[in-house]
Amino acid sequence: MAASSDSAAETSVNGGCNNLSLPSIMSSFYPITLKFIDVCYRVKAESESKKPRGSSIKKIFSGGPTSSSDVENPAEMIRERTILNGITGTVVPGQLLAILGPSGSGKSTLLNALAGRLHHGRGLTGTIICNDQKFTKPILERTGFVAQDDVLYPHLTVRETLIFCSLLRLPNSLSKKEKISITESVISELGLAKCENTVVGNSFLRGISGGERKRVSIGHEMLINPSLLILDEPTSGLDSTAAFRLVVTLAALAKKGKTLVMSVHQPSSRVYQMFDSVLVLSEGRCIYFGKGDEAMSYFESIGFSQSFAMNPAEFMLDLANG
Ligand SMILES: Nc1ncnc2c1ncn2[C@@H]1O[C@H](COP(=O)(O)OP(=O)(O)OP(=O)(O)O)[C@@H](O)[C@H]1O
Repeated sequence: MAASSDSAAETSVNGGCNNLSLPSIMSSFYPITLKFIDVCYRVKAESESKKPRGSSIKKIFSGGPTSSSDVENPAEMIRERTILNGITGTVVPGQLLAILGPSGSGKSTLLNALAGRLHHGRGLTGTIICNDQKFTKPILERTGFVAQDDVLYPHLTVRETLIFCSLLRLPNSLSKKEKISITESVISELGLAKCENTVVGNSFLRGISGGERKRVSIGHEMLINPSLLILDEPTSGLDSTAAFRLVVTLAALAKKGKTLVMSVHQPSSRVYQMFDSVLVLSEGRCIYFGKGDEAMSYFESIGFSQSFAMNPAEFMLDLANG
């Protein structure tokens, strides 16, 4: 699918900076619909009861076999572990999909699969398509992935960090001035203007807040003007107000025509109501996929009703935990 231009989207991507005339990479509009059908991910795991022989210290602690005769069939030593089991869903431009689930339920694995970071033939099965086709180079170039653990240089300011990234990541066809103007629009769009000259910092060097740090990580990806933005737990480690503000920013990005998928561990109820759709994972299986505001009535219809009014996310996490 060829990139098409859309004047409404062009205006919005400017983030209100109408005085900036941005180069085409920031103004082109390339909507992406992501569909995933029956996605499974299996990894090979060594059987605890059939570990191979050897004199390793592990064997002493695990009480494993002591001689070669203990393992009769080496093939039996390998068993499969299913991390994701038959996950199906879709997310369209303008929507924010939240993947909810307890720790270890498979959220990060699913996000990696959806971002094209896991490959068929290496444990991944099922179909993942963007605009009805498999991941193509233009789609991958339009896909941003914000990992849970960000690596930022502590001594650079926010502005320096993003300019440095834009100089490295944006195509050589853009001039330095154009790259800086893109960086400035991203700083403005993500509400980083007030801290743009503050150093990022780390545990030894006082710098920007946790919420601002997450925004800088998102800014790294926003520089490429992604149509599909996938974020692994962007609110982790933030207080409820900072988490809410960040999700408001993400929802605003979605409303501008981007397709957003994020994982979240335990959202507050006001964060939850920002999600257009939710997918709840429990031990690698999907127990709900649909509109966020219809989840409670669905669970009620199958006999799981709450005894008192509570945060829907909390209720579903209790169910997902069994
Ligand atoms: N390549 C792998 N090999 C073995 N086990 C794996 C692999 N990838 C993931 N797992 C396991 O799959 C399960 C799901 O992991 P995943 O990181 O997707 O969970 P999560 O829901 O994102 O957890 P958290 O909220 O704690 O980050 C975990 O038990 C993890 O140890």
